[in-house]
Amino acid sequence: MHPKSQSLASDRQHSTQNPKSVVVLGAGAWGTTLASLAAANGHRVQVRSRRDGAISPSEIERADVVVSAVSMQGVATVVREIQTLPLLPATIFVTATKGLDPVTTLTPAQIWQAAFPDRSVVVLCGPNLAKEIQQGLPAATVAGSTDDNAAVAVQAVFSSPQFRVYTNSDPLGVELGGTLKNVMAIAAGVCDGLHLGTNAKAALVTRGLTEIIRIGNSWGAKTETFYGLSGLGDLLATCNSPLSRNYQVGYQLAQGKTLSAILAHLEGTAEGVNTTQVLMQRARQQDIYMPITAEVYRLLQAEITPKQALEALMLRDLKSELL
Ligand SMILES: NC(=O)c1ccc[n+]([C@@H]2O[C@H](COP(=O)([O-])OP(=O)(O)OC[C@H]3O[C@@H](n4cnc5c(N)ncnc54)[C@H](O)[C@@H]3O)[C@@H](O)[C@H]2O)c1
Ligand SMILES: O=P(O)(O)OC[C@H](O)CO
Repeated sequence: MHPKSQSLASDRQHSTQNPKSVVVLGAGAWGTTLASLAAANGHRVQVRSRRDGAISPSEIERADVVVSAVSMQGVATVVREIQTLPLLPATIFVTATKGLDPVTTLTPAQIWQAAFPDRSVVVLCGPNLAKEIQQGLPAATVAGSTDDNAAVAVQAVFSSPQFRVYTNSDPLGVELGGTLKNVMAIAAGVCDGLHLGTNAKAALVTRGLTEIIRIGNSWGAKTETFYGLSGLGDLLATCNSPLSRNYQVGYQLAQGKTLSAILAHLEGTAEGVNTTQVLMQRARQQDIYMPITAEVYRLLQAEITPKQALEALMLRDLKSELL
C-alpha cells in the first residue's frame, strides 16, 4: 500500500480511539443531525445556536473541527464572527450549507476559504434528508476537499455503520451538486404537484442533471463529480421526497399556493428559492442555457403558472439531447 494512502487509511480506522473537539455552528435540522452523528462516534461536540448569542473564545479555541451548518443567509455573518476568535493552527472548517451568496454568487466554501486562506476547508454534501438520518436510517455523503488529509479526518469524524462518508478531491463539484439540485427539486415538486407521472419526472431529473453539469463545468467543477453522491445522488433524494423543503415548495406552488404563503408555513429553509435567483444571475452573466432553471425562476417570480412553466419546457425547439 502506498505510504500516503496507508497513513490516510490508518486515520480511517481510529476515529473513535481519537476523539476530536467538534463545534457545530447552527442548531437547525442539519446542524443538530451532524452533531448527533459526531457525538455518536465518541467526539466532544458543542452545538452553537444563534439564540446562544456571541461565541466566546473558550468555546472555540480548542476546536479540532468547526462545522458550519447555518442557512446561506447566515454564512457571511458567521464567518465574520469566527474571524475575530482564536483557533488552533490545525483547526479544519467543514461547510454543510447548500446555497449561493446573492451578492457575490460565491459558494459557502469559497466564502470560508477567502476568509481563512491558510486553513483547510471541507465541503460536506450528499443525499442527506435530515429526518431520515435522525431516524437512524442509512445514508452516505461526501467530504470534498483539495486537502486529502482534511477530507479523511472529516470522514473519520462522521463515518459510522449508518452514515458512510466518501472523500472527493473536487470540493467545488461536491458543493455545486448539493446546491444546484435544490432548483431541480422545486421543479420536481411542481411535476408531482401537477400529477404528470413518472416518465415526466424521469425526464425532468435527467435534463436537470445535464443543466447542473453545464453550469458546473463553467464554474470549474469536474463532470464526473456530478454523477456521484453529491450530484445525482442528492438530486434523486431531493427530487423524490416530500421531506425535501425545496420539493415541498414546488409541490405547493403546483397546488396554487403563493410563494410567500408557502414559505410562511415551511419548516426550516428552502435554499432553492434564493439559489434559483443567483443561478439565473450567473447564467445570464455567462450566457449559459439553463431552461429548467429559467422556468423555475419565472414561476418563483409569479410571472407564469406551473402549467405555463411546463408548456414552456415541452414546447421549446427540438434539439439534440447532448446540447
Ligand atoms: N435539513 C436537511 O435535510 C439538510 C441536509 C443537508 C444539508 N442541509 C443544508 O444545511 C443548511 C441548514 O439547513 P437546515 O435544514 O438545518 O435549516 P434550518 O432552517 O433548520 O436551520 C438553519 C439554521 O441556521 C441558523 N442561522 C441562520 N442564520 C444564522 C446566523 N446569522 N447566525 C447563526 N445561525 C444562523 C438558524 O438559526 C438555524 O438554526 C442549509 O443550507 C441546507 O440546505 C440541510
Ligand atoms: O430539504 P432540502 O430540499 O433542503 O434537502 C435536504 C438535503 O439537502 C437533502 O440532501
